[in-house]
Amino acid sequence: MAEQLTPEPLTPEAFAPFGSVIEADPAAMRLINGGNTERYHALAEAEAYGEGARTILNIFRGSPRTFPYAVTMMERHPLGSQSFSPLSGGDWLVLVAPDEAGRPGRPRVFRARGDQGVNYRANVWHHPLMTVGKTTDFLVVDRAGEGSNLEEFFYDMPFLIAEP
Ligand SMILES: NC(=O)N[C@@H](O)C(=O)O
Ligand code: NI
Repeated sequence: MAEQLTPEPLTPEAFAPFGSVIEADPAAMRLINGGNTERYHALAEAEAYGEGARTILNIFRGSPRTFPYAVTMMERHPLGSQSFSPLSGGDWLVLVAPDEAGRPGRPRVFRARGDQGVNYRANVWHHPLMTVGKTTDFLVVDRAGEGSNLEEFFYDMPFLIAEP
């Protein structure tokens, strides 16, 4: 019987071991443009390592996952961070796992709101994009350059997310 995973709310504190939450945090706000604009400053930092490394901006158009969903694998990017910020609203799921001697441990599932993004620090185990309910566009900031920036791990036994 696959072990069940239960989504928990995404908060900066809970997500801290894995990276940053990208949201309009009042503590990060400063007024700019003569008071016309609220700047939520330095919510996360992009990392790009290795030969020819550069930070790029992409759009990922994620189709909704179906549930119950079996989590069979996790991945990580050793040479750079990767951020996801929804462009068209809607809740979505963020799956991460601690590193345990070079393999991912038990995944944690966070339910993110449509006004929340995340930045996975380099080499943090996560599941590929998990969109919920409708096809959603995400702004993705990650690393391009030489070398392999994708490591995948497949669990012996899947974990199950009954519903998002
Ligand atoms: N492969 C790719 O660019 N996407 C994954 O890294 C992901 O985290 O969705
Ligand atoms: Ni990724």
